[in-house]
Amino acid sequence: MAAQKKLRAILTDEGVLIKSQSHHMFSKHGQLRSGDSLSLLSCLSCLDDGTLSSDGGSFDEDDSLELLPLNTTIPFNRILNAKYLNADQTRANNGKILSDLSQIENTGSSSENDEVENRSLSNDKGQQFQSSLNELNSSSNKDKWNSKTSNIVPSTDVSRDASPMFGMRDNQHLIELTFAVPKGHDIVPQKLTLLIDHVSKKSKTNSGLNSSSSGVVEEILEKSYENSKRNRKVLVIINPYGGKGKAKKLFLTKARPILLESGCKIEIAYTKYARHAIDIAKDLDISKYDTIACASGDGIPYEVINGLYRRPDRVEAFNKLAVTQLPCGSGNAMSISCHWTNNPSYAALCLVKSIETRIDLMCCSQPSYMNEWPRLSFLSQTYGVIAESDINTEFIRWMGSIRFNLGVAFNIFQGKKYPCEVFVKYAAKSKKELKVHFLENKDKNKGYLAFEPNTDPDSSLDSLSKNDRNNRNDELSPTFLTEDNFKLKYPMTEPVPDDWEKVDSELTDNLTIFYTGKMPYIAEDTKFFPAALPADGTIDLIMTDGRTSVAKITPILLSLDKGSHVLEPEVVHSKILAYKIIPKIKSGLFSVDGERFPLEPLQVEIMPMLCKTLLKNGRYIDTEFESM
Ligand SMILES: Nc1ncnc2c1ncn2[C@@H]1O[C@H](COP(=O)(O)OP(=O)(O)OP(=O)(O)O)[C@@H](O)[C@H]1O
Repeated sequence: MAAQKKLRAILTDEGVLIKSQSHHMFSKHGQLRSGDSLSLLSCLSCLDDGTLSSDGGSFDEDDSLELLPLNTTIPFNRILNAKYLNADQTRANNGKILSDLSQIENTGSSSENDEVENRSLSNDKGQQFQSSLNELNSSSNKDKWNSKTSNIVPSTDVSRDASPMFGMRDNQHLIELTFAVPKGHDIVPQKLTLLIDHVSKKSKTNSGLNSSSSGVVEEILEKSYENSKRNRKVLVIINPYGGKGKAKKLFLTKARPILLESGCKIEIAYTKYARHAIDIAKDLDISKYDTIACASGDGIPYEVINGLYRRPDRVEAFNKLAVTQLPCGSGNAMSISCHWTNNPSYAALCLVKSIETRIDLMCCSQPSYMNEWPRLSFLSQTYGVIAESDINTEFIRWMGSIRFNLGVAFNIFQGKKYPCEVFVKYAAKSKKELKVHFLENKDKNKGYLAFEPNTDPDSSLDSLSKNDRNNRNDELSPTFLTEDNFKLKYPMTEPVPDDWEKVDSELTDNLTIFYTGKMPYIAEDTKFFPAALPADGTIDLIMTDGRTSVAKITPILLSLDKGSHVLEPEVVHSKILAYKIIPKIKSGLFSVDGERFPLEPLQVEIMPMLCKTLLKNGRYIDTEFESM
């Protein structure tokens, strides 16, 4: 690796703070010299997290390499890995550190459909790093940087200091830090060698008592993975046909480098036929993984969840595995809602940093399959204009997500109606009640699963109070689910219960859109369920009336990206626990999580906190519903 870039650094509450660097880091022209290294680091300051902008529009990934003065911090949330270098390894003062390091070593074999990934990226990463540096050196920003840093006092030559033999002090540690930096629209891993001045703190055990002192590497990793699980064992399921045939390349080039550098152990399975992911999930060895990452659209997570559901040991499977998405398909609602991004590299960073959270699922029954297996749905069910548009625009698949909106608009302006009967068990019927429910539940994510070994009692969380978190962990033990959680409260074989309300037939005879969902985004620019919450025990219901004039429906359609359509008086918006819909049309379909379902009565109920997934900050993307 060309990176003889040994910077002096210290740990702060926010990250690793670069204090100074050796004078001549690179001898060759065009390579890093004093000061230039910081122009690379400076890009961290503008490292946006790939989160969708609040209006649900384009990503805000500013990759400009604006220069910063010294004292640049590499934030913990960008740090992927840290390890001791050279003689410092011998200074690691407990066996745990060494065992952590040895876990990062890769072992395993590969086969056509089951590839164990090599996590050593040293050579090509080194080249990547160098090319990044060369880019930086040629940027116009260089002069700006040099003028700002002309007063740097060169530090001692740290390569000489790197070993105790050469006078490295006891409180100094030579480490290699790997962190994510922006490159184009993506993020990529980069490495730096740092000489860290650090006095080891006393580490805290799970019981909260101080025990042996922890090393600097362990401290960095603890803070970098606070509340998240390190070294995940991930089964990546790739739909090679997903994302207009680009899913495999997207995963391999954008997501995999981040996962590997973060110490994840990866196996890859490719889907070979439609619905193959159901079989993969049904038959996989759950002891080998903690995460199933679907490098696909929303179709594969749907299949994985349903494959797990059909296992005889489904309780153990849902207790153990988190199901997540790396957005490589044409519809990536799960990643947009959970990782707050539609970009596979940012989603990979989110995967390794996010908080395991239990989310509600919905269980769907229809006569043609209810005696076999009901179907679990994580995203939505729809009937009417949107179902027809979502499915019947498959033929223009090459257009990506835009096909969805075109289809909706086309059908709505045709004035199509989809008569039906609807029965609902309400949780919050009126918009006022819904708002109250939302405000009461938005910060109470009951499914939040913090990792005790990585929690620091002194740290604060932006989403939940420490008390909430601790109580939650007591409730949500690793054996949280039992077979009872899978039992239906309202089997379709029984009559509609008395406490369900029949929706006014004035509306349902003229219905245009019937849409129920659990995640805020249903497509990249469609914030259809802005009040959806991960584990509030309710489903969001939205309905529209076909008698609404074009003049009124147009602004509703145009506000789908902002989510403010739910405020329009013509749009019904409720929180519900269960429903039954009986279509009255002769031909058509339901769409469940984007999959075609038969035109038959459909009964759905909430299945609270059935599925573990990974949520950025333990919550869905902010929809700004609160301030609407
Ligand atoms: N090898 C395969 N051959 C045919 N179909 C497949 C294969 N692998 C997966 N599928 C099917 O492709 C469908 C879509 O998968 P996915 O959601 O990953 O892709 P997508 O690009 O988002 O597509 P969509 O446009 O349907 O959202 C799923 O129903 C899945 O069963």
